[in-house]
Amino acid sequence: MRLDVVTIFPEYFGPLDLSLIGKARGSGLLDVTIHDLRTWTHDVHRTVDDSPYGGGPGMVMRPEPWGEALDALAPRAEGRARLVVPTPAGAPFTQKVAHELAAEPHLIFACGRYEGIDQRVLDHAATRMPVSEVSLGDYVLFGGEVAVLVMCEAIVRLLPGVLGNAESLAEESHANGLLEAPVYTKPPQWRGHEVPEILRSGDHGRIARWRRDQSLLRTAQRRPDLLADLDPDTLDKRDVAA
Ligand SMILES: CN1CCC[C@H](Cn2ccc3ccc(-c4n[nH]c(N)c4C#N)cc32)C1
Repeated sequence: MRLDVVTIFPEYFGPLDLSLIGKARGSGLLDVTIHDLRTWTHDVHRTVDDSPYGGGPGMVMRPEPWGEALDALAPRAEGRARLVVPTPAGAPFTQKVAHELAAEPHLIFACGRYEGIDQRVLDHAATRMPVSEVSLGDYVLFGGEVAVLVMCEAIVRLLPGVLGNAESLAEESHANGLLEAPVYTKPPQWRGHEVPEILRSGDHGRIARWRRDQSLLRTAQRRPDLLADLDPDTLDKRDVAA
C-alpha cells in the first residue's frame, strides 16, 4: 500500500516512523511519503490560505496549491488513488471504513487547517478519483493531522503481515460489532484483585464462552447502539441463552 499525506505541518507525522507502522515501512509492506503543501506554492510567503468568500471567521485553504499537489500525487495516468479528507463534516470513520480503506492500493490524505479546504478542491478531485470525506467523531480538532494519524494506524494494522498475531484482529472491539472482553495477566492476585478463576482453568471452551459473555455484557452496558446495529449472524443461540 502507498500512503501520501499532504500537510502544512509535516512534523506531525514523525510517529509514522515508529512501532508497527515503522516496521511495515521498513519491510516494504507500506510506502509512506509526507508532503509539505507549501511545496506547491509559488509566492515568496508560500501562502496557503486566504479570507473566506461570504465573510465569517478565520481563513480558508486556497485551491491552487492543493490542485497542484493532487496533480503531482495522482496523475491521470495512475488512476489508483483514493483521496481521504478528514473533516468534522465527514461521514463517521469506523472500523468498517478502516477495512474498506485498507483494501485500497493508494491513499492520499489531505490535512486541512484553518476553516478547511476550498470545496472546489474536493469537487475537482472527485472528477478524477474517489473521494472520502470522513470524521473521527463529534468534536472539533484544530486540523486534519491528528485525524490522519489515527486513520493511518487503524488502517495499517489491518494490512496482512503488519500485526504478528492476526488472530487478535478477530476478537478486538468492533471486529465483530461487539466490544472486546477484559484482559488479564500475572500476577494472579494484585492489590486484593483476583484474575477471574475461569481464565486460569485451562478449559478453553468455557474461557471462550466467558469472554463472549463479557463482550456482550460490556456492549450492552456501554454501547447499546452497537447491539442494535449487529449483523443478525453475529449472535447465535448460545448468546441468547447467556
Ligand atoms: C472551527 N472550524 C470548523 C471547521 C474545522 C476547523 C478545524 N479543521 C480544519 C481542518 C480540519 C480537519 C478535521 C477536523 C476535525 N475536527 N473534528 C473531527 N472529528 C475532525 C476530523 N476528521 C478539523 C479541521 C475548525
